[in-house]
Amino acid sequence: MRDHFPMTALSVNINKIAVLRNSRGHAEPDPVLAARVAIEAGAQGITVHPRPDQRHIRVDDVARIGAEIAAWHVRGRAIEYNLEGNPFAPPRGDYPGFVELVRRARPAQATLVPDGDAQITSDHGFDLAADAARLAPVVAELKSLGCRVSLFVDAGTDAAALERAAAAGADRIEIYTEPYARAYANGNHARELDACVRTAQAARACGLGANAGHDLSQHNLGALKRAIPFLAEVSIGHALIGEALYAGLAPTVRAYLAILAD
Ligand SMILES: CC(=O)[C@@H](O)[C@H](O)COP(=O)(O)O
Ligand SMILES: NCC(=O)COP(=O)(O)O
Repeated sequence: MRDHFPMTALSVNINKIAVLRNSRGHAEPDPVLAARVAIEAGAQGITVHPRPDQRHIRVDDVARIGAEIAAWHVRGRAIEYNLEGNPFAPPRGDYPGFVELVRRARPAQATLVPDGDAQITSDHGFDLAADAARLAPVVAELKSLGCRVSLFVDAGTDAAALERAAAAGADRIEIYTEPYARAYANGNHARELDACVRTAQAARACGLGANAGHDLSQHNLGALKRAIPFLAEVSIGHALIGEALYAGLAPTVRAYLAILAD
């Protein structure tokens, strides 16, 4: 008989709504309204990745989205706020640093990503052999703020490295799924999917929860979910928002939820 796991949570990343808004210098489309529509459609979480250059999600967005999510808590919906960022990136302008943003917003989860502003997007996970020691105090501070802490790692990250993540105090890892998504699009994803599965299984063996994200879509999500039925959360933005331009945000969110419920 197949093991039964809690349904994998869908956390909608709304960075790209802010990209569109910022392109005209107005207030529309508003990421807060996008978050509301996604939640109304059934999304269990909202993810944002405020970067020091504030190319999309801005410091004030973080607070406004947090207030929107808090309002859902009052109405009985335990929506999770997932804040992503590089805790080692220095403050810049009114960007106060990732830990300070977390201190202000008090999200359910902080996902630490080793990004730099020279990157067009996140493109790698932590080198836990090199980074675990300096991550430990940051993880402790974030947990003292009431956050679950997840570390962004490459698929294929092995048990020894994941033990370091657990020793650093992390609660979960998030598997970087771009290589899997790219291989899926090329019609030959077995090796990359296996790397995701092995890392998720090794994380579970270390007592870490397993999230996944980056370039997941309606095309490639089902195979990942079937291969890793115990995934705690997938955070999906770029493809989902792009698909929503054609099909609408609420129907698109519902389509992802149907894949995860299958
Ligand atoms: C960490 C990750 O893989 C994504 O959440 C990333 O935040 C996407 O960032 P952009 O939306 O800036 O491409
Ligand atoms: N952590 C992944 C995320 O939040 C969204 O990534 P993407 O779907 O925009 O590539």
